[in-house]
Amino acid sequence: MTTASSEPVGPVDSSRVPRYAGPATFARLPRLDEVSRADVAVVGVPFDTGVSYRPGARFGGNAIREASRLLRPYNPAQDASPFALAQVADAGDIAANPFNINEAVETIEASADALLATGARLMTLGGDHTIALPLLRSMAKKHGPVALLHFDAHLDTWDTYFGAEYTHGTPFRRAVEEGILDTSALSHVGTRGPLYGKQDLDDDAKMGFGIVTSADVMRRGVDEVADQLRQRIGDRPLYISIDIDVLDPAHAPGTGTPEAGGLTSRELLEILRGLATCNLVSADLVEVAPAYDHAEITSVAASHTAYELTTIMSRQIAAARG
Ligand SMILES: N=C(N)NCCCC(=O)O
Ligand SMILES: [Zn+2]
Ligand SMILES: [Zn+2]
Repeated sequence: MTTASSEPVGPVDSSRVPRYAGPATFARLPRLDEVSRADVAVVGVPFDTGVSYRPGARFGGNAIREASRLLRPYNPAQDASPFALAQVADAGDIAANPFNINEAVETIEASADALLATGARLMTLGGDHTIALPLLRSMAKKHGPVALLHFDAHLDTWDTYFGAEYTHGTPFRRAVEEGILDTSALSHVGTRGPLYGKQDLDDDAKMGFGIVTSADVMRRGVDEVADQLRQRIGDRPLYISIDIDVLDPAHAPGTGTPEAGGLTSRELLEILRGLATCNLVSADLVEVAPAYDHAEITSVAASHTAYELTTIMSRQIAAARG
């Protein structure tokens, strides 16, 4: 147990207990119930009832935890030891109803509310992209409408699928309709692939989104892209939602709706590092579907992505503490 004034409890020491031993928490960090509170709560949402194609993202969170055993305590890219700067803990999984999407969405929102009420920022491991809507609802209750940076091959601003409003292709249209996003700072990054029609892009632009396509990242480079995004976001409270299919299927085969021509994991990690000064209030990482993965390619990329995001949050928590 620790108290608010004591040093953060870090990962299990891999020089004493082999990193492949014992149950997997994210980065071998303590469970939330082993510490008094967390500054950053890593929480799983094993829910994939909202998918339009291959299922299996319900197993994503645990696959990322398993792949995160090899993360080490010091992050040289950000010159920070994220788990020493702040208490990061694994809050386990939100138990969302797999047979009732509306109820699952309510459960996810209420569980996020409860974690945010403790003062924690969230690093959520999905689950399919449906879960971003209840998470954003919860963010807006705490922070007001938030800026959104959405890394994804897809727009996820479609209207309905088979008449269903809550799906993994529709969370951000619902969020704009509900007024929970700051429409002056909405960006998709990594967009590519076939759409249903040109209207998809017109609708998306009307909602206020800017688009940095996957090809833009290749042509402009990661530094220029990160600069542009930082300028758009300013000091607004920022939520980052990362669909692992933003990566090329070569870098993330384990996902439900893969699209050719995506970012490399190096590009994604570098763009995130370029956003380290933004006011990142919480983040999610979704659509890891381990049944289609090979040699943990996807879950390793996802674990490193979550590591950069938790590093950004820990640095800001430490800086705010002074
Ligand atoms: N959010 C993800 N991964 N995919 C959305 C794809 C929606 C569609 O099948 O049109
Ligand atoms: Zn996607
Ligand atoms: Zn998505």
